[in-house]
Amino acid sequence: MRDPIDISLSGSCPLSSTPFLDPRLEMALSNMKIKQLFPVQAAVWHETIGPGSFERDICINSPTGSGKTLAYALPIVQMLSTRTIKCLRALVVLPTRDLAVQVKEVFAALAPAVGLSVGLAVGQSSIADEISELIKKPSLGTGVCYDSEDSCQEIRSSVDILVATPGRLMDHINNTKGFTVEHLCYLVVDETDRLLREAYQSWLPTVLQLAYSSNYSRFSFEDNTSPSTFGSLKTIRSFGVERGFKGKPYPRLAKMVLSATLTQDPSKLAQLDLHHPLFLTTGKWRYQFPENLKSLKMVCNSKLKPLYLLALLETLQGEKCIVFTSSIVSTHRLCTLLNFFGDLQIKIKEYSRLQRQSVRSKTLKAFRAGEVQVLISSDAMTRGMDVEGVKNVINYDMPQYIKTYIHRAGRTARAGQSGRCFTLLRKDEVIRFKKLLQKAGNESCPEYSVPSESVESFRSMYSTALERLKESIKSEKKHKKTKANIKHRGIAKKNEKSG
Ligand SMILES: Nc1ncnc2c1ncn2[C@@H]1O[C@H](COP(=O)(O)OP(=O)(O)OP(=O)(O)O)[C@@H](O)[C@H]1O
Repeated sequence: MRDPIDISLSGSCPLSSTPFLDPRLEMALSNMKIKQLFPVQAAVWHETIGPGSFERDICINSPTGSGKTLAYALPIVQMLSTRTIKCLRALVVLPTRDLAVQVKEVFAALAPAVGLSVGLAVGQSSIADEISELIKKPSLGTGVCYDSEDSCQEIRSSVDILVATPGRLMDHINNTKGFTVEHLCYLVVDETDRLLREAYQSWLPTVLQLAYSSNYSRFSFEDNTSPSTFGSLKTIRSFGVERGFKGKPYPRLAKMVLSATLTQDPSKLAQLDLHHPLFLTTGKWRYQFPENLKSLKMVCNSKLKPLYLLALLETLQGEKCIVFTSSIVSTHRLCTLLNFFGDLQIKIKEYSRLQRQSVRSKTLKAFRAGEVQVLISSDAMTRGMDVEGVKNVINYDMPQYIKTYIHRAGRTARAGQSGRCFTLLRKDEVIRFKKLLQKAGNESCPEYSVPSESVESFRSMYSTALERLKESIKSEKKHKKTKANIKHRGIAKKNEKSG
């Protein structure tokens, strides 16, 4: 970790010059319109498939939108492409459902090209549907019945790679018959710093313990399955040739951990039990902005903030835009308020944890399709979400931490594209904001101003919109209270009956 590799020195690598790249995967990448590997992808390829041959676990700190997903998906799919027996060998864990769905799509675009399959465990479908997608019961001859209690009959994984959120992963580990992580060869913890902050039923120690506790033997990595020798399928791990492990069997579960703001705190990273971690990072700053991101500030009167926002949205002329607020309550209120202005020519929707997942997914789909131009969001959106064509990010409320700024701003200026991040500030926030950006080496944040006539033009509707917002909040509170009362009465009745 003390001797990091600078990713920016790697440069991009055309697919045709990528060493050892399986031609089937080259074709799949071309179908994804990918012509070259981005620097982080080339650097990870070099350390996994190339001369580095994945002898050390890999920690990646690389800016938002730099292509970290493909950086791990491509080598994992290539490394698993020689496997002949299906079982769960790669696990990718992400903090949110939407993010997991997005990552699964990347794997799904590559894996079938080499005969591998990918599963998703996020609670998107019912647990029964998810189980039938992940687990294959033995195919039996005519007249033979499957006995669910007979452990001799092999229940196998239907997937080679699983993308999961911690909660659903733990549900399967604890309750799904036949689901096992004991054959895992690769573990990816994406958005590591976020996942390490939240323990989620101790998913990490559980996965590590289960993966380490399988029967190890001294066989090579290449031929790592042998059902005939071991009856039920056992994974045989590589024995280590690494520093400190020469000649000794070493149960190596190869790990990749990554984030745009990866923690370097040894006590936090220790939870991952990394093996001689190799640190890949970009440039000299711990926090790095995407190359083509422009940061701008707008100083405004806090009472008129919604009007400044409307004027700014007007100047952006319907370009896709994400507006971040400080909480789910402000997200809801701001979105409701803006929609009371009417006649805006743009569609504005809310996207926050306050909503049900199905509503969120629908909104996201409409935003991706361009049917919604502006998303008002809480920080649920900040991490990892990749929506094509987002040209602008607006911090309606100033973020408190540089990490938050990085993840919010990083929804634009992705994959080398340009983008702008506007931050609306009160006068008393200007100095604090300057200091915040300096933490990522940013010394210049020019002021952006909107035409004052534009701000004024919304003023006449402002008081009516505020009145309507008040009414709306009141009726929502009333509705919530009624719902709670009904629920309470229902429970009381039930207790009465059972009593
Ligand atoms: N080699 C490539 N060529 C062209 N586009 C690419 C390439 N690699 C990735 N992309 C595109 O770049 C975008 C960003 O990729 P990705 O989501 O993996 O970034 P990230 O580094 O994980 O960002 P974040 O830190 O925000 O999660 C995606 O739209 C992806 O399709």
